[in-house]
Amino acid sequence: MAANILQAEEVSPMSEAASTPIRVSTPVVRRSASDRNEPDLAHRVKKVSASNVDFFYGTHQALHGITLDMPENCVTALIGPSGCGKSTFLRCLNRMNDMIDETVLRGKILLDGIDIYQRGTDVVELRKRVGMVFQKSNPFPKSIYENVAYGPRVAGVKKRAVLDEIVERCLHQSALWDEVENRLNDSALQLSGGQQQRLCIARALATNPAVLLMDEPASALDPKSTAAIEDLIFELKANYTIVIVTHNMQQAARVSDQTAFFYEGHLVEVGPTTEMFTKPGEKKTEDYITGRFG
Ligand SMILES: Nc1ncnc2c1ncn2[C@@H]1O[C@H](COP(=O)(O)OP(=O)(O)OP(=O)(O)O)[C@@H](O)[C@H]1O
Repeated sequence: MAANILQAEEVSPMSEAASTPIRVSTPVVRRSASDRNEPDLAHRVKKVSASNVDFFYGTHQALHGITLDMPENCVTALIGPSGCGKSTFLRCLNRMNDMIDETVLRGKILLDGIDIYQRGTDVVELRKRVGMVFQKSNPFPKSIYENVAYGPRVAGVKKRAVLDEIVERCLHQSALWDEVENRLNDSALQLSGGQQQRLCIARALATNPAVLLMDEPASALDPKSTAAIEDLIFELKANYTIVIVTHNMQQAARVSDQTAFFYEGHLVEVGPTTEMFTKPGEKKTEDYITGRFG
């Protein structure tokens, strides 16, 4: 059966198939973009490159030999069932997992060709270049203005005119300016959930990142706010490289250029999104995107 999530209704997990152990086949299926009308991802600059990444929480190995290039100015979607390692992998990309005790990463992750795990890496600087937006919006209990100005202030920007410019630019970029320009001093906590999430995106943009990591950024939002976030992701990729974790197959199909399917800590398949959702190379990918298991 040909998988076609682009037209499919929202998929639902099928518990019968989920109970069947599924073996992960190797090697990872890698697809050539030359025979289809997709951006030629293979020839884009590799903004972020993971090679042979293993990751351990104590003795538990959560990632097994992940090798994945994330092309510049593209959206890479990470999909797969709960617990397959999507968020773990995402957090490896800006060393957020360093904050968890007894974790070990093996392998390499390059940002602009430089190993972010090499000795001497300034992790604070890294996280400015690789910003993160979480599933649940987490604005600071401060004004809308101060939420966006926070990063630049910590980085030493003091001049009000410079901060004003950054705040306005980032709120424009996150498509929130028109809704908040007259209430910049109101508490961020007075915003709706969708507005708070766009504010968190503005806050991430304020440190001038090159890469934006998004961990299910719309999963707590209503359809209208979700659509606003998806439109925003489309706009932002002109200037940023985006990696997004999503459980929503239609969202992955709508917003991403490249999709990577994870299963039990392995990367099963990666390819241009249209191809992955219409002609996946692996049965397991097809089973997942058509909802045979969740
Ligand atoms: N802080 C942690 N300490 C120990 N184990 C963890 C931790 N975070 C995640 N894990 C384990 O690592 C594995 C991968 O988890 P991860 O959260 O990356 O999966 P996921 O694909 O993002 O799942 P979900 O879609 O449910 O968010 C799981 O077995 C999980 O239990």
